[in-house]
Amino acid sequence: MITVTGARKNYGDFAALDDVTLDIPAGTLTALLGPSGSGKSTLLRSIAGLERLDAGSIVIGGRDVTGVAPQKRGIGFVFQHYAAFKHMTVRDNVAFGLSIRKRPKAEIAKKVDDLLEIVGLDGFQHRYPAQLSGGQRQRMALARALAVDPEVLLLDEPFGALDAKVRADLRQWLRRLHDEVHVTTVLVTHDQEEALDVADRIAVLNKGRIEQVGDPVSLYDRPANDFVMSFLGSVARLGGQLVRPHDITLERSRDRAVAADAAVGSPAGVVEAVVERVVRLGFEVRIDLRADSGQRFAAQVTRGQADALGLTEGETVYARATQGPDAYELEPALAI
Ligand SMILES: Nc1ncnc2c1ncn2[C@@H]1O[C@H](COP(=O)(O)OP(=O)(O)OP(=O)(O)O)[C@@H](O)[C@H]1O
Repeated sequence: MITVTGARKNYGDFAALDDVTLDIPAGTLTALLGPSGSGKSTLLRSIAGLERLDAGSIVIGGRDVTGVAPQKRGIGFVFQHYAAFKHMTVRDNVAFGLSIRKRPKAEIAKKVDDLLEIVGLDGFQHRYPAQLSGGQRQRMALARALAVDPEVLLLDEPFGALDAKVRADLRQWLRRLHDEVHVTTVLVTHDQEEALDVADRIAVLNKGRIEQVGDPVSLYDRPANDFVMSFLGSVARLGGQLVRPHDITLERSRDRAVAADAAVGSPAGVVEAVVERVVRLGFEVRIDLRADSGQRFAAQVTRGQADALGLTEGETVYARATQGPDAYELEPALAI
């Protein structure tokens, strides 16, 4: 368990962390998610001891480490750009932390072999970092961070510099690795899909503060406010309410739409709109619409639904939100 309490970090007048309190349960993979500049890296680096807090405390596994040096906190750290020792082989890079701790040679050899197998780099032990792909280098970095049996693994956008396909593969791989190793892991990412895909828990940061903490499903289905809702997926504004594009139902008949809406009791009501574009995205179809108020929004339907509706550009449709008014539990003040 990592407990951050009342953490503050200022750079001049600017509060990079503004009274952050967060529990990270032992054994979880927790993502710190937020836009650029929201304080994710500052929070991670503070947990690592690479930044000194102006106020607040950090407890790891019951031990207050607020004033403890990074190398004595029992953490492993992986950065976006891994600083490998270029003149050392993969094996020596992974063994580094154990060698400086003067572990017996046989123990090091066994541990390094095991780790290279776990990260899928067995057979690569005699290569040099320059002879690895970006994804392989990050996996080597993870093996190196895990070598010293850290209590906590801290990952700062570890796949950020890689292309989308490799990122997605490594994400799956990290999830499997975590299921095997169970080390408490904190992952910084600005990519909501990555967080939803890989994490057990997500803490959403905005302007140095935590907006909401929870598991991916509850954050997506019950965001605490419109920042979280907008950050965790696409949203549309329908009759003054924020809704997910796939929660919008379209009808050709106004009467049918009004009757169905009355049954749900939604205050968003029925919005008359003109179809501007129908975009086929494989299985899903996005329908770009313009409401009679002039507001533009998109609805997302399946191909089957789109075919049944048979909409073409310029047609008038009637849109309503299928989720009831409380579906997203928005703060009343935010449901403008
Ligand atoms: N050493 C520093 N000196 C001054 N300001 C800093 C320093 N480090 C970070 N900041 C500022 O603190 C804020 C938070 O930075 P941080 O790196 O934690 O954000 P982040 O959420 O990780 O963003 P990104 O995804 O862009 O890395 C930013 O506005 C940044 O400019």
